[in-house]
Amino acid sequence: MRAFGTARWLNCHLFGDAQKAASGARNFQAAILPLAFQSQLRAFSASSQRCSAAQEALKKAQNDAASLTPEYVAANMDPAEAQRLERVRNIGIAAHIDSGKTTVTERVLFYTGRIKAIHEVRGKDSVGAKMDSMELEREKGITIQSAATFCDWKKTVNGKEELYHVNLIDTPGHIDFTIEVERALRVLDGAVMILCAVSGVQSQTITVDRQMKRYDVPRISFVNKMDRMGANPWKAVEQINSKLKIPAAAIQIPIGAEDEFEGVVDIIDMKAMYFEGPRGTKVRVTDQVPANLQELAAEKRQVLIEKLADVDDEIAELYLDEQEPTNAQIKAAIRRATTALKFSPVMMGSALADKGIQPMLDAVCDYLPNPGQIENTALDKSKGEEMVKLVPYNSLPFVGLAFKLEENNYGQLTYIRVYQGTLSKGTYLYNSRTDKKVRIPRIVRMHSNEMEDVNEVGAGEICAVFGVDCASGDTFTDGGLPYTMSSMFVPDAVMSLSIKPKRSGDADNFSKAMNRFQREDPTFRVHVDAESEETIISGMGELHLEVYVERLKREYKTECVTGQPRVAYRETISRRADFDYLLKRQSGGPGDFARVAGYIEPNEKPDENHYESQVVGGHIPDKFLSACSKGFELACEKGPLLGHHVIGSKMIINDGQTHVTDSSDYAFNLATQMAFRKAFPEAGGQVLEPLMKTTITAPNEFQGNILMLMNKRNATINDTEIGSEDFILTCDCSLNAMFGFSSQLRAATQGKGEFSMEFSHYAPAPPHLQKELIAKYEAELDSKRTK
Ligand SMILES: Nc1nc2c(ncn2[C@@H]2O[C@H](COP(=O)(O)OP(=O)(O)OP(=O)(O)O)[C@@H](O)[C@H]2O)c(=O)[nH]1
Repeated sequence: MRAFGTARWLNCHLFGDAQKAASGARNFQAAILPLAFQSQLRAFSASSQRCSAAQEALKKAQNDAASLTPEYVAANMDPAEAQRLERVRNIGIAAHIDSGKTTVTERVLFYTGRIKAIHEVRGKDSVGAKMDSMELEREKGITIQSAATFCDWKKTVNGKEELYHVNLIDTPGHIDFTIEVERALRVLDGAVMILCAVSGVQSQTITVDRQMKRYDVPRISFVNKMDRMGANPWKAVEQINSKLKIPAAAIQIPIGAEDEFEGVVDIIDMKAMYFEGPRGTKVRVTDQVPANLQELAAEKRQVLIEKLADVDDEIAELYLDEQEPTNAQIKAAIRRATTALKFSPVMMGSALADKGIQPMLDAVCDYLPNPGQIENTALDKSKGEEMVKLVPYNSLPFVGLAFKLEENNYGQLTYIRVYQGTLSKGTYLYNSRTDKKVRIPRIVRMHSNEMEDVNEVGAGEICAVFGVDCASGDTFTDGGLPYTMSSMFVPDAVMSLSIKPKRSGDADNFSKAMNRFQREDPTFRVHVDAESEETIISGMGELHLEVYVERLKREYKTECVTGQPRVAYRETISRRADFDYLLKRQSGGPGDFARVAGYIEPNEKPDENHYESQVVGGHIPDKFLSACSKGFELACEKGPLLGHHVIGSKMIINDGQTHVTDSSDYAFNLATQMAFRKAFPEAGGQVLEPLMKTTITAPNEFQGNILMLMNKRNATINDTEIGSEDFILTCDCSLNAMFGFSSQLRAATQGKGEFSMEFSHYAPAPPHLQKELIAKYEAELDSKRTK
């Protein structure tokens, strides 16, 4: 980063944009340059031998880039930038389905003045929550798309107000929309993990926990629904520790519970908080902790200090010296440990009853990191695999990530997280994947489905731009930096459906919709099957595909017919088999001749295929070897058993033969494909099916029913955990056996059971299923041949 910041400065200087160069250099020097290098630049400015000095300075900057550690940046931070960043938070709200994410967000928007009235999810006023803007979301009462918004929170510190700018993303809880959670977490600096006070850690909580860990997202926890019967925040705190393995401790205790839930006691400052006035807008804070809670407050404060002593050196030292840390020391330790992913402070409340949200917002500002405290890196394409650090300074060259695309009534909207530099309206940016230059005609800040125009957005912020053609996950720079940011994890599709519009007149709308959905959602894929010529859509599960079929109907007035859901099988081999294949065809004119010999065997990496040539003595010239490699790729794309992808295979070609006139790329490509297909059965070719990690939660009385359901499906039960009311069963089950499971679960549990399913791994399908599938595939091929 530093190298190119310098490069830009040098460019400005060399090409005569003196004013820009001067200010760029000033900012840049003040911001991050080591002293030695600053003097080098000063010397350089004075020098008349521009070219050689420029080269030297560039070289030095490049060599120095490694020393740009977060500590260095923090120590040398421009105070104005540091102050600006400290007032910015980019946070996400993630949790199990129905924990109350949308309800919490609605309160956040209300208390920060972004909305004037609160509307409930599935509320009687039929308006629906602000963040569930899609008609389908409001109807089903679930969040499908993540929605971005921003708000300003006035935090009162010692009677003085401090204004924080919070960018917030409400994410869906259902696993089928997991990509929405993934892309939100990729660009956020912190998260609020919401748990239900009755259910504690649930199946989807475990999934979002895994995602937060994947992207190193620090979090605070909020135990919601304290007004519900059976609410018990301590169960949730214990489960965050035991199930999610995150050291966590409450920083509040509840005043009452269930319908007597009144407020919370802040056990750091030892103050009681009551939420009064219309919709709990007035927070009454008092030093009088209710007498019956004083002992519990002191006990839980001690638990908090002990937990912090486990994860924070400063508190550990005080603890060992038997000294009581001050409130400020406790707060500073919570922030350090939370930012370092070693701890999660737990708060509690009831969003529906308008209690506990304001202190949660304070905690977002107090304990979650600002954009300057997170290390973000990019790949420097000019240096191979070298990673460079990005620094969220407005004055540096621009680097941003397009993390989400969305089409609305005004056109194509691209959400961008600005990692470095400033994004200004009317400027040009480069897409580092396509190397195309794009103009940024309009920048907006999103507020669910509404927007506000802005002229400029600073480093560390999130915004959306119009009229930029790109794909989800593209990196944009100001042109000088050959950077690309690592993209997010996109899971493989596990299910597909054939689909076509009912009326041929809808074909146009149908293809428009397919294009849009694909661009917006990397887990939704569309292809046309070469043989059947059917359009196939694939995605993360039944609900995922169902939602798109429904959106086609509602948003594009295109009703569709869909086929049976299909599983994405894979094919693989289990042992080595040698081959020696000769392709020799003579049909009048020039013939085809190619001989390839070698072996296939299982690859060390079971998800990937590998091709290698070990041909010596030029028996197959290089020009034909690349055709062999292509042939292997093609053979893996359409496996010999079912026509599904082959994974985990390795092909080595070590000998062959050519013919002076009849050998060609075509002949070697085809011979390799044929050789692979012929050797496949001998190499123990088999069909793999996706196994799903399935978690089922239901009241204890249904345990027998559920076990029977899962046994019928040949599930491998990994764990059963019996709680006071509910039990949780975790198992691996083939996707094939899970079709229609939701209705059967409903029937078996009187609608009280719920489940979540996530792809786990591929495993050999049972032999009878393999036989059945292969026979069906062959029959299909035969019928096509006879047609
Ligand atoms: N009793 C009670 N109910 C709540 C509370 N918060 C939310 N709910 C209810 O729980 C249900 C789910 O709330 P949502 O806000 O849609 O939950 P969500 O986590 O956004 O749901 P998904 O987006 O579908 O995952 C709604 O019926 C809410 O009214 C609470 O504090 N107490």
